[in-house]
Amino acid sequence: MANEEFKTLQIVHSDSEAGVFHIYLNRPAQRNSLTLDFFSELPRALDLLDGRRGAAAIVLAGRGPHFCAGIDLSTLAAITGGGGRSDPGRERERLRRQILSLQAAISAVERCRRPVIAAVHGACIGGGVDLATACDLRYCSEDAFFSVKEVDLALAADLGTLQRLPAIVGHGNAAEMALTARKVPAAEARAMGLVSAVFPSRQEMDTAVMAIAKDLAAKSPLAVAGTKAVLLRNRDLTVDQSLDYVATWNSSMLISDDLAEATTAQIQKRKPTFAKL
Ligand SMILES: CC/C=C\C=C\CC(=O)SCCNC(=O)CCNC(=O)[C@H](O)C(C)(C)COP(=O)(O)OP(=O)(O)OC[C@H]1O[C@@H](n2cnc3c(N)ncnc32)[C@H](O)[C@@H]1OP(=O)(O)O
Repeated sequence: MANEEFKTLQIVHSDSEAGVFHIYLNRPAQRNSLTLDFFSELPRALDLLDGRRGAAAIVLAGRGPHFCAGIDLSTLAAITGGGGRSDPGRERERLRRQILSLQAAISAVERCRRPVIAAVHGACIGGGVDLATACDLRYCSEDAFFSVKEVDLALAADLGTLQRLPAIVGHGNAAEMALTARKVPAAEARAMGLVSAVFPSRQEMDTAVMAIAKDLAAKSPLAVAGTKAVLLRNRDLTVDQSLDYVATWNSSMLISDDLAEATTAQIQKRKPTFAKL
């Protein structure tokens, strides 16, 4: 894996047989706070794995004591500090494009065909919550906490949390988290559905998440990609529109070897094997 090209990330091929990859946020001394390098590297890393035949599941985790401390504060100052344009109209247009580009980097997690699992330990703050909520599945260790911190920095969160969090935890919980910026501990995050499980230690989380990733990776890659795509599209559609969408999706994807293999394996009481995607 060409890790030399990344300053803020590390990609690890954690199980070559199963096709599980980890993407680690890799600025532990700065608590994995997010710089402009991160925002250009994340979409590249995801594109790399999306296009890699046999990559079947991705775990997003953090090196060091925390998952992510949110945006790097000097990056935030640079972004908002003015781009040297004297015309306020041009300056605001620059800032708008910059915010859209940061949003696109986080949304790359959703655009990736492969399922992306967030494994959160320690702090998950601000931009870290943007990132975790864009993932398909979220797990954490007992030491984790989540804070939608932006309001305390005089910002409305603008990289996806306010759009995605309500669908995950409900409007009331999302509003409470975003307006108070309080630290939500792991057990409470589990109770509101922000994470699917809490593990006693980081090591136990890593082991369990790896098992979940391998399990996903053993399923039909077409079915997994289809389920991810339909769930995401569904968020913005009515029930009727989404049923129409999944009918169209399946009318093209059902004509696959995977369906025959899955049903035959079921009948023969054996594990199915699917061609890589
Ligand atoms: C256009 C806008 C787009 C996006 C906007 C996003 C908004 C946000 O993300 S809001 C959230 C911003 N983040 C924060 O407010 C978190 C600040 N950090 C902390 O609260 C703590 O550092 C911690 C994450 C809880 C970790 O605590 P601890 O383990 O005790 O480490 P520290 O000693 O505090 O920090 C070590 C080292 O890391 C530096 N650092 C930590 N967070 C950031 C950060 N967000 N940006 C830049 N640097 C950070 C900290 O300064 C220390 O550096 P030293 O050089 O070692 O002193």
